[in-house]
Amino acid sequence: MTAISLRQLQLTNFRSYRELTWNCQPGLNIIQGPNAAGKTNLLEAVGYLSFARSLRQQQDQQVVSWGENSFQVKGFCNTSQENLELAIIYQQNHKELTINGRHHRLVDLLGILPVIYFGPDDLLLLKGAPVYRRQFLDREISILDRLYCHSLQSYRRLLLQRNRLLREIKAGRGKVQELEPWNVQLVSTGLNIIQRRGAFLQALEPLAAAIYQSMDAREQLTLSYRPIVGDGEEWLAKITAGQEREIQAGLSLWGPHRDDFSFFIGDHEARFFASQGQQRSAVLALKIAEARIFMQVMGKRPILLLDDVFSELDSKRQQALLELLATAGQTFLTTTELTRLPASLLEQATLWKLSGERRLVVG
Ligand SMILES: Nc1ncnc2c1ncn2[C@@H]1O[C@H](COP(=O)(O)OP(=O)(O)OP(=O)(O)O)[C@@H](O)[C@H]1O
Repeated sequence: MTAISLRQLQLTNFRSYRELTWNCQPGLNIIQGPNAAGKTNLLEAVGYLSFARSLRQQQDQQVVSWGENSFQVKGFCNTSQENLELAIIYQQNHKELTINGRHHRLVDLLGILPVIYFGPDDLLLLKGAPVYRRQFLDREISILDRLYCHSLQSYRRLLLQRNRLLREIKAGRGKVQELEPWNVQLVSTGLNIIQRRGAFLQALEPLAAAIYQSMDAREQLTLSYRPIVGDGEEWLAKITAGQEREIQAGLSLWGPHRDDFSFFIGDHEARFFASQGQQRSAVLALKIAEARIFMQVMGKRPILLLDDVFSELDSKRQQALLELLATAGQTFLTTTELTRLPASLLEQATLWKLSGERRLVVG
């Protein structure tokens, strides 16, 4: 299995960092600093080198240091075979990727530096609006499968164009018959997305269930995918029967852009019935399972970003995470206090202190 690690991170006008050059270590990097020192900002910067976007679901413009109008994140990475220089440059509402100094499309970044982020908002994956779960599926499957990412881009384009046409028809500037070719294309591209999401969740479920069981042996975790349309026939039937509703709404009402999946613990949907602890365990199990899938499918150890998560976990959940860390690749872990971490972690880590001046020094 290959491991890729980030050896140097360079930031310019990224959040609280006007300029930073940080030579991080291949194994476990623990970053300790007080609240608001810039710990999460640092993990977010590593996330940009993986997804070319914010881990915190924020706009690029919000990431630019206040008073500036551009940012740059550069990472020097190595695997056993090669050295890579990845750079994301954002200026004038435009984002560019360079790999070893050459321009690439942003999608070319996917899968190069796979990252899994564990953060304080992870519970939103279970409790939040469906959009969080769709974003999770889309991001993770895109990393594993470039074709999925292309289907997703085509689907979004089709959706925009079809919605525009629906509004034109409503305004009397378009004809109902013009919908026909869009319907056919939307359904065929959308079915591909539904099928891929189903397969991903099916692969994830047994892994997540086994990890959950190690934390809460009493009950079984299952994931239930509920595509809003089962197959092409059903989808086309809904479009035909609901044509007037779609025209009035000016929106496409059926398709994977409205999908969702749920977590079940035993027979009950976790969002409504599980305890806070069970919900945390379920999300943690899902994320650890995701790391395992990356390793199985890509043969690559993902980089783990752990944003102040240990202090929230009881010993069984800490244990599950420690087991992952033992087999994972490079890890970046933030904490306000080292005393909040299991002692076994500290022994193998490089400790970094983040001071109020946003300088990182070996601690
Ligand atoms: N676009 C920006 N430009 C400049 N500074 C920013 C920007 N966005 C956020 N900040 C600053 O970054 C600071 C540190 O944020 P960060 O979330 O990294 O802290 P943290 O060390 O993770 O804190 P905590 O331990 O409380 O989670 C914030 O207090 C905010 O002042």
